[in-house]
Parts: sequence; structure tokens; C-alpha cells
Amino acid sequence: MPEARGGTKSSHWRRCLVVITAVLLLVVIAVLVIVAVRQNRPTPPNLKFGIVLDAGSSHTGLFIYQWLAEKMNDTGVVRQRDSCSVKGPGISSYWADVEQAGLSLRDCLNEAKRSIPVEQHRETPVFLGATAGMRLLRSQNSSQAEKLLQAVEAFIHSYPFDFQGAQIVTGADEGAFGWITINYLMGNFLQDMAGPHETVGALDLGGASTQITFVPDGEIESLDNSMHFRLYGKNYEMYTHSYLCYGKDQALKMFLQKLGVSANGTVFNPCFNEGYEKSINVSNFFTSPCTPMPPWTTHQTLRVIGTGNSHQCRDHVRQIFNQSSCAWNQCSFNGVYQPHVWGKYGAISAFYFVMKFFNMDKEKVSLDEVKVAVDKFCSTPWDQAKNEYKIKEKYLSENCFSGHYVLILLVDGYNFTSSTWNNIQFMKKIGGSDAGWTLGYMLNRTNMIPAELPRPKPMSKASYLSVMIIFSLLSFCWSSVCLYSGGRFADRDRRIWRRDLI
Ligand SMILES: O=c1[nH]cnc2c1ncn2[C@@H]1O[C@H](COP(=O)(O)OP(=O)(O)O)[C@@H](O)[C@H]1O
Ligand SMILES: [Ca+2]
Repeated sequence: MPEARGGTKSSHWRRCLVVITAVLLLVVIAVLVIVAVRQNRPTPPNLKFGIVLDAGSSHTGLFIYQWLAEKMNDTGVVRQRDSCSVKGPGISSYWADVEQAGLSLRDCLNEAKRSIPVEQHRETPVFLGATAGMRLLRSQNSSQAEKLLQAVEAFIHSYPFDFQGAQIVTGADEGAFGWITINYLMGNFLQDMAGPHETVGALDLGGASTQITFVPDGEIESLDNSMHFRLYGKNYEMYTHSYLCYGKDQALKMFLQKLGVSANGTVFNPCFNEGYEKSINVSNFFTSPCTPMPPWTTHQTLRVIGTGNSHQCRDHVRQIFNQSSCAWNQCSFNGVYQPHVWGKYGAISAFYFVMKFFNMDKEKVSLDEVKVAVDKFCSTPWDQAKNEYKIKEKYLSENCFSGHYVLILLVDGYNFTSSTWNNIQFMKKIGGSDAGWTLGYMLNRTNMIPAELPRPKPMSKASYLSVMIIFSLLSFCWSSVCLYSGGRFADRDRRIWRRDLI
């Protein structure tokens, strides 16, 4: 009988132990859940901002970027927060009245002030990069270009931001930073990608220059066209070239210059729709170094009349590309070295605008389909085209030329073919951020792309604590189970031993 009482007592205590352990377990789990919820409560993010002004030849755009301070060196964390299109022409057009160049930026800078929290203004870097319009102005009149940049700088300095100065970006940098932007936004620098060949090339068509940048599949023969980058622990040998004067606005002028003019000052233009007419003032029109005054300037005003003939248009556009000599193994045009194009490409800026107009910016559209669409538009009478498309008259009137120009530049110039055409993706944005050189430029100026992969961060305090508690808890449970089963075995053994004794 006493033994039976002892057995009841010990099983009672065992039950008590199990209940206490269960309660303790519940309490610890509840504490853990509370800690986890508190730790993960959204705290105000430590957002940083940066502004880049893209002072292009035709217009200026302002881009605001944002990122989390603690993640600044990680891949793919900088995103576009906002953008603003400056009213009026590009800053180089204000060469005769430089103060106006700065003032033209006022509305967009004010918008940037509203978009970024006031307490962040002082530490927000602002960069202004000017491209081909300013390169051309500098080549014509360097002191005027300098004055213009100084006036723009003085104006931006009146804002509460951390202004880093206005610079004329080189053609090579414009190409390289466009390439960095596209690959950064596409996440191509991530470590798990197969290798440097997984990057996409960048094709940028501006108003005054155009850039081609890619990682070729062999050696780069010309040092002038080669750029080396080490990004996130990988080396990239890039080919890049910027063709000054081959942006679509300057190319149109070079093309017009090559057309013949009749005795009464009429120019028949096969790249304008039939029925379209416009007058041009010769001394205002042929002002850039790309188009020195043509020999037939006995006329002050020219009457340009569209004839909408694709065949003739193509022939004339081809004349601005010199294919006659190449001192390298392979060239694009004008004797410029270019390795053969391969892999995928992102075509941005005016490449996109032009293809979008023809509705040819979709994937899997063939080169022939694009040619058909361009020809069809060119043969549309001007009045009909105006009724059909409600876009800016300047763009509409130039689109027959622009369509042919894009085709000839990519096919005859860069040597894309029917089979490589589909490797080009015409794009404006990647995941909400504009695809242009500005983001790559800011990442570079703020050292936000490290040469080596950032080392994995140590565990946060909260995670460390949670892991410690979970492991202690598991050990505790494990030992309890062991003790409990140990006790049961010992009881059983004692019972067997006693029975044996009896
Ligand atoms: O909506 C559009 N439709 C067609 N072309 C456009 C549109 N917006 C901008 N563009 C063209 O894109 C080009 C942009 O060139 P940008 O001003 O960047 O010159 P840059 O890069 O040579 O300095 C210009 O030729 C401009 O006319
Ligand atoms: Ca541009």
C-alpha cells in the first residue's frame, strides 16, 4: 500500500512538472511573439535622396532618387522617387542669355524642394550633367560654354541642397553610365548571375549625340573605345563610343544639308510627308559644328517641301554615314572601330520614342515589320497624318526621317541584322525608374557601387536574441524530456529490481 501511494505521488509530481513546463513554454512563446512584433514594428525609414539634372541638347530633365541609408552599397536599392521635365529648350540654347539657363530650372528645383523632406535638403547632393548640346557649344565657344555653366551653378547654389557642381559629361561617360543604369535596374550585377556576359548593352539616341556601349565577346582593339569597371567583385571590359552630331536632331540637319536646293530656294525632302511644308532660316538653322554653313546659302530662307518617298529618303539618309574606310578589323561607320554586336541591348531615349510612335517597341517585332511600318507612315499624306496622330507637330513631322534614321543607324551603322534585331529591347523605364545615364552617374559620383561585394552584415541584436532564446528553449525542452523519460526508466527499473528481489 505505501508503495502504491508513492507511485501516485510521483505520477502526480510528473503531471505537475509537465503542466509547469507547458505553461513556461507558452509564456516564453508569448514573450518571443511580443518581442518579435515590437522589433518588426515599422520604424521611420532612414531615407536618403539625390538629384541629377540631365541637361540634354533638346531639354533638361530633373530626376530625384531615394534609397535606404543603411543599404546604400547593396545592389539595386536606389530607385527613382520623382522626375520633372524642365519647360523650354536645353540649356545650350541659352548661350546668348546665360542667366535664363539657370532660371529655366526654377520650377523643377522648386518641385524637388517640395518632394524631399525639409530636414533632408542640406544633405541631398545635386549634380548637373550636360551632354552633347554643351559639348557642341564648348567646341564652338568654350568661354561662352563656361559662362553658361557658371550661371547655372550660381542659380542652383541658391537652393538649400548640397550642390556638387555642373559638368559637361564626356560621350564615353554618358554611354558607360547609361549601361550601368540599365544593368543596375535590371539587377544584372547580382552575384548569382553567370558572368559578365549576362549584362545587356546600352543604345542611347539623343538629339545631338548617340552612344553604343556593350561588353564584347572578344578583345577590344581600340583603347580609345575601351573602359574598365570593377563592380560588386566582377571585372567588366566595355566597348563604348559616342557619335557627336549623330543624335537625331543634328542628323536631320546634316541630312537636310545634303539635299539639293532649287534656284528659287526650294528643298524637296523625301523624308517629310507629302503636303508638309516649312520655312527655315538658313543662318539660324545651320549653326552647329555638325553643319557648317552649306554652299548654297545665297538664300536666307529655304522652303522645305515634303515628298514622302521612303526609297529616296533611305538613300539620302545613308549619305551621312561614311562606310568607305576602316583601319580596324571591323568598323561601324566613319572609320570608327566597333566589335560585332552580340547579346541583348536596351535602346533608350529617342530610340524608344521613335519605335513607340510606330508601335514597334514590343518584343518579337521583326526588322521587316518595322520597315513596313515606317514606309507606311512616310507615304501617308501630311493632312491625314495630322488627323490620325495627336502628338506635337515637330515630332510628327520628323517621324518619317526619324524612323528611317533609327533603322539605318542600327542596321547599316551598328550592323544589327534581321536575326539580331530581336535582341534590342526599346525601353523607357525599368521598374519605375527612367533608363538613362543619370542614375549610373549619381551611383558613381556618390561611390554607391562598390568594387567588391559588400560583406554579409552581422546578425542584428534582435535576431541574435531570438536565436539565443529559441536555442535555450529547445535545450530546456530537450533536457526536460530526457529527465522525464530518464525518471520513468529509473522507476521501471526499480520496480523490476524490487520484483526480482521478491
Ligand atoms: O516624345 C518624344 N517624341 C519623340 N522624340 C522625343 C520625345 N521626347 C524627346 N525626344 C527626343 O529625344 C532626344 C533627346 O535628346 P537629348 O535632349 O537628351 O540630347 P542629347 O542626349 O544628345 O544631349 C531629342 O532628339 C528629342 O527631340
Ligand atoms: Ca540624352
